Amino acid sequence: MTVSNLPPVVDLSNFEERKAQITEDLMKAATTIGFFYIKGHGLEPELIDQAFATNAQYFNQPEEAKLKLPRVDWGARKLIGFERNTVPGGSIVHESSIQCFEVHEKMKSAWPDPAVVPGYREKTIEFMQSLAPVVDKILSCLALGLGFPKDFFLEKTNVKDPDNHTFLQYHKYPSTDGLSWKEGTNRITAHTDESLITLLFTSPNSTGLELAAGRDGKAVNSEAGEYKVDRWTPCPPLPGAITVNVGDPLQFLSDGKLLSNYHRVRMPRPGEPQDDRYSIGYFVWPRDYDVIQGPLKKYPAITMAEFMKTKGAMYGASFHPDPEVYEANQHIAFGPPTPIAVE
Ligand SMILES: O=C(O)CCC(=O)C(=O)O
Ligand SMILES: [Fe+2]
Repeated sequence: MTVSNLPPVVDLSNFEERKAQITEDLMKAATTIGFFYIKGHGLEPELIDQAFATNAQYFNQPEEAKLKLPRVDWGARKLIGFERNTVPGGSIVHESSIQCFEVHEKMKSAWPDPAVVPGYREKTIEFMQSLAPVVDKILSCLALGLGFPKDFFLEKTNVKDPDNHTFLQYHKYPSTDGLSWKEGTNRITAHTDESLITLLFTSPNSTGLELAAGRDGKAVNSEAGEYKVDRWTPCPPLPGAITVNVGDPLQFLSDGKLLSNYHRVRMPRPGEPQDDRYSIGYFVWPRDYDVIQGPLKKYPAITMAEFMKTKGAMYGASFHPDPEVYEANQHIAFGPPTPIAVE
């Protein structure tokens, strides 16, 4: 038997009839490595292609046009718009690191000029709306799997709620052709997500996304293979599938059962594609006022807004799965969340 270290694949097809099996599969993935691929999600491949085309169309505008809609404060999440070289929780690591454009469905202005990027708003909203039912399936199963009411997570993420904060982030990692960089450089440094879950799409053949399971210091053995805290496991795109990961609030709300693990995007190695890399992340976000504490009170009773302010302080410096990365990113503290006192 070939042991693969890829995250497990969970098939959502025939959802109603297979719900018990799907719940078991999702729970197994979310409680061991916190990453999984979703197939049988019902999204038309054309819709995903269209999202990538929209993404490329936007980023391929001249830099000046993109800078007209810079990242700005908007609501409590505080960020929408265009940013070059940095991502939230990430760091400037390389001139050719990453460009990002973030949108919220209910945003009234701040959309790219339709004369320059036709249909961007409509196509983006169509894409986001098509992801919501996939999220519903995943989050309702995880709630049931934990013994919570079906809507335990979903009531925090209802996209119709005016306080909903879920957003889409388009990424472009510009071509690295002809560039050189220090070994160990990342395009996104090791981080955990602040979303409940993230649905991620990466351009075919792209390399670089890697995860480090075992955030709490334990090696993990799953049916798919062994994941170790000190080892980065590649998480390449699986054609047709959505890559999903658990984020911090889901770990907190589940009292540590569902794991928000570290991941990073490293620079391509020699022989790997050096062309533009695109990815699209759908960040399913609790409302600002949601208290992200589980029934067993393993983590502090803080709201999502408080968590966003204190995330840095909650992380100790004990976790450094890759010493080189750790060295290169000293200003970001890694580590498992530890309780802090919040007034
Ligand atoms: O682009 C990717 O493959 C991963 C992006 C990511 O981890 C993030 O935006 O949080
Ligand atoms: Fe991430």
